[in-house]
Amino acid sequence: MRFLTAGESHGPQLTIIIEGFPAGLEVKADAINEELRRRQGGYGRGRRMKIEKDTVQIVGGIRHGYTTGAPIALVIENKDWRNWTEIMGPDPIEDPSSVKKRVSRPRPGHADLNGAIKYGHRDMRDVLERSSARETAARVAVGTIAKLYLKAIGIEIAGRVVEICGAKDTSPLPESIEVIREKTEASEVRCLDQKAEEEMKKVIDEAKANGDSVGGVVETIVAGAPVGLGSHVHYDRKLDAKIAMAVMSINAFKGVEFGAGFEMASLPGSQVHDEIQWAEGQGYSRKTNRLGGFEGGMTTGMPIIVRGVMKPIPTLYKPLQSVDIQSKEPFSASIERTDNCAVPAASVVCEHMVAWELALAVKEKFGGDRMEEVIQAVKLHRERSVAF
Ligand SMILES: Cc1cc2nc3c(=O)[nH]c(=O)nc-3n(C[C@H](O)[C@H](O)[C@H](O)COP(=O)(O)O)c2cc1C
Ligand SMILES: C=C(O[C@@H]1CC(C(=O)O)=C[C@@H](OP(=O)(O)O)[C@H]1O)C(=O)O
Repeated sequence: MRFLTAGESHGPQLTIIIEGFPAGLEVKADAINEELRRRQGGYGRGRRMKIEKDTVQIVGGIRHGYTTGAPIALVIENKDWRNWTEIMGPDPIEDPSSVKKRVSRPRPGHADLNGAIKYGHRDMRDVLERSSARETAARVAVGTIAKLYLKAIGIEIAGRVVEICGAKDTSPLPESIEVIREKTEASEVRCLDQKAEEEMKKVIDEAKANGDSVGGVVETIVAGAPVGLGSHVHYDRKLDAKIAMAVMSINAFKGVEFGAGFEMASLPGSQVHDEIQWAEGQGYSRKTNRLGGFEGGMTTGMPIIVRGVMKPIPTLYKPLQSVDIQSKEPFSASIERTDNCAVPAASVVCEHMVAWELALAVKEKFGGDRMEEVIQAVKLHRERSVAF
C-alpha cells in the first residue's frame, strides 16, 4: 500500500492517490470531512483557517460508499486559491515582478533557504508552497481511510495534547478510547484536563502577544492492535521504527518516544520492563505498559502509546534575523500570516500518520483483496494468540 500527494498550499487543490486498500471497506466522505474539521481547529491557529473549510471530493476507487480495490483518488480544494490565482498560476507570465515580488527572505526554521539552494529557486515561494503543512490535510484524509480499515478489525485510535510550551496535562489516560475522544473534542487545545487547558491557552496567548510561537508534545493512543504486527527480523520491518519515521515526517516534529520514552534513561530495568502474565481465555498480557506497546519491533497486544514533540512555529510576528538572498543584506524577516501554535492540529495529524503505518503493517501481515478476507485472517490470528 502506498499514497502520494500533490499540490501547493495556495494552489487550487491537494490531490491524493492511495493504492492497496482491499475492496469492500465502507468509506463515506462525511467520515473524512469530520477528521478534516478536527485538524483545522485548535487554539492558536491563524487567519488562513478562517478561509478554509476543508471537505473532500472522492473522485476514484470508491463506489456507492465502498472501496472497489482500485486506486482511491481524493481532492481537497484550497479556498484561499482564489486570492492567489495570479501568483500561483501555472502559465508563463510576461513580467513576473508585476504580479508579486519574489520571496527572497528565508525564515529561520522553515524550509525556505535549504530548498532554494537545493532546487536553485531564486523565488522561495517555489519551496514554501510545498513545505507548508497544508499538505497535512491530505495526510489526514488518507489516515481516515486507514482508521476505518483498522476499526473494521477492532483497532481504534485517539490522540491528545500533553504539553504546550511547559504547560502540561499530567492526567492519566482514561481506559476507553471513546472517553479520550469525547474529552479532547470538548477542549480547545485537545487535552484531557480543564485546568491544563486554561494554562495551555494562556501560554499560547502570551506568545501571541509577544509576536512569538510555541510548540509542544502530542500523544497518540492505539487500542486493540493484535500481537505481532511488525517484525524483529530486519531494521526496516520494525513497526515502532516505521511509526517513528511517520511521526517525524510531520512538519515541525523533532522527536518521538514510546511509552515511558526518554524517561527510561533514568530508570532501572525493573521499573521499565513490563511483567508478563497469562489468564485463561485471554492469553498473555503485560502487568504494565511502560514500553508503550512494542517489544522487538512488534506489537505486544498492549495499547500503543507514541508521543511526538513539535517545535515552535518558525514564522514569527516578531521576526528573527536572516539574510535577503538577493541583496545579501541582513534583515528582520518580513511578517507573514501564520499560526502561532498548531500543536492541537498536529495531534490530529499524528493520529492519522500512526493509523497509516498500522494499516500498512496489517496489510503486510494479513494481506487480503476483500475486507472479509482481512477480517477473517485477523480473527483467526487473535484466536491463535489467545490459545498459544
Ligand atoms: C498543522 C501545522 C501547521 C503549521 N502552521 C505553520 C504556520 O502557520 N507557519 C509556519 O511557519 N509553520 C507552520 N508549521 C510548521 C512548518 O510547516 C514547518 O516548520 C516547516 O515545514 C519546516 O519543516 P520542519 O520544521 O519539519 O523542519 C505548521 C506545522 C503543522 C504540523
Ligand atoms: C494551510 C494550513 O496551514 C498552513 C501551514 C503553514 C506552514 O508554513 O506550514 C503556514 C500557514 O499558511 P499560510 O501561509 O497560507 O497562512 C498555515 O495556515 C493548513 O493547515 O491547512
